[in-house]
Amino acid sequence: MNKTANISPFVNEPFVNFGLEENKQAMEKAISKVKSELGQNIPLHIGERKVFTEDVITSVNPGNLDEVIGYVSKANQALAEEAMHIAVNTFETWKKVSASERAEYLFKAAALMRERKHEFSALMILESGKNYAEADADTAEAIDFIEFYAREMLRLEQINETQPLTKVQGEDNRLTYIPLGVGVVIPPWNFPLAICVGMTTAAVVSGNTVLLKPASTTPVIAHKFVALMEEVGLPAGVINFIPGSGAEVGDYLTSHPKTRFISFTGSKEVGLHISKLAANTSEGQIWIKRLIAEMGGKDGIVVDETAGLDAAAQAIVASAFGFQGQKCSAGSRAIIVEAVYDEVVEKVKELTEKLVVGSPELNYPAGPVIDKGSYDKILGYIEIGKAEGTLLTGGSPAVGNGYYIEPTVFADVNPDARIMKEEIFGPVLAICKAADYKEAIHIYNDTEFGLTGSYFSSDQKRIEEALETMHCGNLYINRKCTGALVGAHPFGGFNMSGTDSKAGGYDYLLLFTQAKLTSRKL
Ligand SMILES: NC(=O)c1ccc[n+]([C@@H]2O[C@H](COP(=O)([O-])OP(=O)(O)OC[C@H]3O[C@@H](n4cnc5c(N)ncnc54)[C@H](O)[C@@H]3O)[C@@H](O)[C@H]2O)c1
Ligand SMILES: N[C@@H](CCC=O)C(=O)O
Repeated sequence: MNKTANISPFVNEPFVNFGLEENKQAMEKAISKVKSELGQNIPLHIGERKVFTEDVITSVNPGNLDEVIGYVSKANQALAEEAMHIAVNTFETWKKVSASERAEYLFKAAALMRERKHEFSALMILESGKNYAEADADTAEAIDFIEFYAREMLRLEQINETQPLTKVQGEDNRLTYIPLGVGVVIPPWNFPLAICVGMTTAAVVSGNTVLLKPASTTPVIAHKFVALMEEVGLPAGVINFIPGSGAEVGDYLTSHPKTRFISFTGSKEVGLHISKLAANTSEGQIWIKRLIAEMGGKDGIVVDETAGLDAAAQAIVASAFGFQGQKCSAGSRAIIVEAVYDEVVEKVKELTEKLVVGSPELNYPAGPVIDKGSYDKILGYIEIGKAEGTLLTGGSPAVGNGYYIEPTVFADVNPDARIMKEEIFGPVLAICKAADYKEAIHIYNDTEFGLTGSYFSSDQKRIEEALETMHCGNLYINRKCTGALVGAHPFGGFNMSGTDSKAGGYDYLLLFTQAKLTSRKL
């Protein structure tokens, strides 16, 4: 039977146009509603148990440090162990639930999230400092991931039934993708809904149970998603919500013998640390842990002299400063050929200076960075940049009761400079001059990362060359290097950017399964 017959084809959730007054007002209303509910105590979810702990994570609005978003209970190792026990037991029943039933929970969740999309976005505006469009894009991507992975599970189920194997007379041979077991899901804070939702739903719809350890700066929005899954009736114990310290709970779970897989998205440093822990075997462990690790980037845009220079400058600014440069895909480097260098640099400076810094709640284009640690680190890099390039604009903290920093552009930066090599993860752009397009591509490739890149040109031959030689997981031509769409631009990077898992792509669910061959003598 074709189980996908009644399901409409996947389409991306449209973005909301906040240029329309009614949409702007709808978001303002959602922000007011969410604000009236802030400051609650949020429990761990361990199976059916809601556990409130004395030790809590206090989530604070990075754009208004006087506003507490919520007090989130914090797991210790004993609670993490209890959650592991529940997840192991629940796996025994969840793995037997049919793929279509598992997908049905996701379809319900997507519908409910769509109904309440402004509420989800409003919470992100307050908890992570996104402006309206960035928060809306995050919610849209979360809905996309849920819809996409639900359909993908149904497709995988069909593949299970129809996998083409070489025919052998007298044998019935089948290859079936079955779930792995208990997974530890560790998302970052910068797409606090979309990435958390995507990683979790992919694991769960594939038949696994999970321990979700959200990022400590954005646990309230993660909990809103967990509560939604509970509301649609997902059985208790399938998603266990266990916020906690990376060093304590994170290390404990990634080293745990019952952990079958780890799905991590975050920095290179933490990713490599987890990779080491996951490679060790603990007493009683009977498998090699599977690790899916999506990590940082030092992404860049190359512009040659045949490019549309206005479009290139707009893309450079959008890629560098969208969500204050706090995207793994952020175009924190621009490499421009000499012939058009001055012109593009001037345009980039002008556009950057139009980005007014202010409260995300009031929808300013440039908001705060996530926390004090990031704020100090970024300002540190700005000081390094002052010695490594020409400060064109920005370069200082910005006014406001939060972690506000001016969008900052450095020109004439040497390819070997630290601000051309290291991920800053903030509103800092380094611009470098190249003699010609070949040298520009060479500079682009001279990095340990390999996540996103763009090439701006109108020369078809050079575009072909760039498509072949620019080494990254997501390469774009004549457009910005951020904003991958689920289904259209499967996302993941090369080298130190991670395991190239291609989230939102047609291979992704295979990472959460193992293939079992059965051969029956007829
Ligand atoms: N490649 C991608 O798809 C992608 C997407 C988004 C973000 N990122 C990267 O994520 C980084 C920003 O996110 P971040 O600051 O949350 O990253 P991070 O590495 O500091 O944290 C990521 C997650 O790991 C957890 N963690 C920290 N120490 C841990 C430990 N010892 N054991 C287990 N978990 C631990 C954190 O609590 C968080 O949930 C940037 O480097 C960015 O490029 C990559
Ligand atoms: N997928 C997002 C980036 C995710 C990481 O931060 C993009 O394409 O801009």
